[in-house]
Amino acid sequence: MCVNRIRGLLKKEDEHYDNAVKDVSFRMYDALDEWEMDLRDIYLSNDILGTGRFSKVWSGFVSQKGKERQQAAIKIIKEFSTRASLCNINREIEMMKKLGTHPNIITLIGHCSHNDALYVVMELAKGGDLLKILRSLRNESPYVSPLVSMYTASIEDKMLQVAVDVAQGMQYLASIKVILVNLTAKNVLISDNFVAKISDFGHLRAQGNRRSRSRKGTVLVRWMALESLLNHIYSEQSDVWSFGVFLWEIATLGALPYNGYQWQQVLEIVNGGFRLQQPTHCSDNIYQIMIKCWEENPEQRPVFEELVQLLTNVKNAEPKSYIMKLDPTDYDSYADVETEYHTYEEVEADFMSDSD
Ligand SMILES: Nc1ncnc2c1ncn2[C@@H]1O[C@H](COP(=O)(O)OP(=O)(O)OP(=O)(O)O)[C@@H](O)[C@H]1O
Ligand SMILES: [Mg+2]
Repeated sequence: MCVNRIRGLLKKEDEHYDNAVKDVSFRMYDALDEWEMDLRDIYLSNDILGTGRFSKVWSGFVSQKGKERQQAAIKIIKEFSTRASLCNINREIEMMKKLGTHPNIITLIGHCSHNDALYVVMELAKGGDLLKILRSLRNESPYVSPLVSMYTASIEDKMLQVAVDVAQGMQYLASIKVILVNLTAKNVLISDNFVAKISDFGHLRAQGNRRSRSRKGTVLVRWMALESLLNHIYSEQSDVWSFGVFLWEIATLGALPYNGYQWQQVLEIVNGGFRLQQPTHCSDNIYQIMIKCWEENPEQRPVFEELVQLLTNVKNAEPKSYIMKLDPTDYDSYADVETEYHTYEEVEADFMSDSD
């Protein structure tokens, strides 16, 4: 993506985004790189898959000359008003190009800009995000994913497999020396055969990079490792901390970590040694894995390779262990769900994570 082209997008507002959505029949520029797509090859359905801070995501398909027609998720960027949000999207596209393919990572198909909209075309994960699925399993939720209904009989096993899938995706990212930074249940998507795939690469960074500038930003304080919050240190080991919080989200059917605490208090209590408590229906051995992920000393945390092994062993062992267990008579035992779906928090100065 050429910087000059996106620079023009910086001041634009939502109305352009809406127009661009209606206009899908216009040919744009000649291809700049192998990823750049022709807008006429992108087809949107009426289905909105999800809404993010900067985007809406539609289901659809791409039909390119000489290639097979392919189902896709099309992310259209709506928020052009801040430089930070645009940097984030630009970074996401550039990072996705470098990621290669892995069964547990959402793959980039291509991208395209037209008028004032930016389109990111990705592999489609029909089941949507895991947080929505987890919360749908609570009985008071009006939404139950059809995909989950198909698997309800063994949903406990499926969720353990989801944990293994995500650990494998993270092991792959660690092997190519990238750090995800924002691993949460909302950024894990589920395919139609219930394979978990990591998405949302806007915060990705290369191993070893430290933040050099301070400015205000939004980060996932509740998922971030202590050393990232205190000293801006990011590594595979800080992603391992987030992975522990991700396991806790599965175990609580999508509760907000440290619910009831402001982000400043979260930092204070975690720094003081407090850790998320063992969820009611989660087996001891799985909670022990979470606790290891939250060791204060990053060196004492497991690496993703070990986590894949540990979780696979737990999954195959008898008697069965549970990361979560549906108990229709006891939904009260799941922690309260914060109604706010988004979990990013405005954080002053030093905790900004999306610039190197
Ligand atoms: N490839 C995909 N397949 C299916 N659904 C998707 C896909 N990508 C995104 N979504 C849906 O759209 C939502 C928003 O996408 P995404 O997280 O990438 O946007 P965002 O602008 O980065 O948002 P945020 O910063 O709030 O996470 C996801 O939570 C998910 O529900
Ligand atoms: Mg997201």
